[in-house]
Amino acid sequence: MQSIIKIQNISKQYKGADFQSLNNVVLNIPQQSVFGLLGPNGAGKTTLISILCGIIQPTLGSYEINGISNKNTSSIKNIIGVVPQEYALYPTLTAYENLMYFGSLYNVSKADLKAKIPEFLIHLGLENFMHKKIQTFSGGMKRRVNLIAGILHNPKVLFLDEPTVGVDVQSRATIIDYLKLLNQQGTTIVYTSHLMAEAQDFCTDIAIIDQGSVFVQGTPKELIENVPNANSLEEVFIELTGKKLRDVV
Ligand SMILES: Nc1ncnc2c1ncn2[C@@H]1O[C@H](COP(=O)(O)OP(=O)(O)OP(=O)(O)O)[C@@H](O)[C@H]1O
Repeated sequence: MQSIIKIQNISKQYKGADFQSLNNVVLNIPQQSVFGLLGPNGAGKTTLISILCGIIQPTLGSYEINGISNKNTSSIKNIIGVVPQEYALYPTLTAYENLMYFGSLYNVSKADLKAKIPEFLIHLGLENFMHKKIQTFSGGMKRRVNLIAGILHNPKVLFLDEPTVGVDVQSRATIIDYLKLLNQQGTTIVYTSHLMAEAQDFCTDIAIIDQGSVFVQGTPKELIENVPNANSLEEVFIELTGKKLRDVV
């Protein structure tokens, strides 16, 4: 399968830090994959996604997305969608008003947005809440609106940083089912999660990273087969990253 994202020797050391958050990362992300970027707290997942989205710059290395070099950030931004870990929504605006605003940032026409927003809300079970203020929404409802905000411009590649964290089982299933549908329709999905069972079921490809380095990459099946006595991705993960806690202050 052709790679849609090619990451070449990316390293990142934040200003003032005495260590590298990413250390010579090389990864190829296949076209139309659901790619899981997994690792313990502080592994470097958000840092890598932030670099690929053009939010921060790598210290060393380069990447391309759909053949576009990272030197051309504005062209890359047109073909990617980003769903950040933190909600990026305005609490006093309604779901519809928020989505009209975010869609306009991506230069989607008003007419398009008026037609598309109700469809997205139906897919994500929010059609009855279109004109309600975000501040009245539950965590799961906010996560679903946050997801729609990242896909209004029909991106070729969608980056999601822990899209199902802190939501109930029903919201999680709705989000994952919708992401699977987007993937079937051609969108490449790159996502981070700490939920190994979810990643095992959802991802076609996985990279496990720790302390800024990629440990392994492969399909969930390959990763499980390559670790003796492992029966699940969770067991592979523990075998490769250990049981040590990653608390830092
Ligand atoms: N702005 C920053 N300045 C300095 N160090 C940072 C900054 N952001 C992240 N780091 C450090 O870089 C390392 C990687 O952090 P990152 O947030 O990318 O990890 P992560 O895998 O996304 O973790 P989590 O699962 O907790 O979200 C950590 O040691 C973190 O403390």
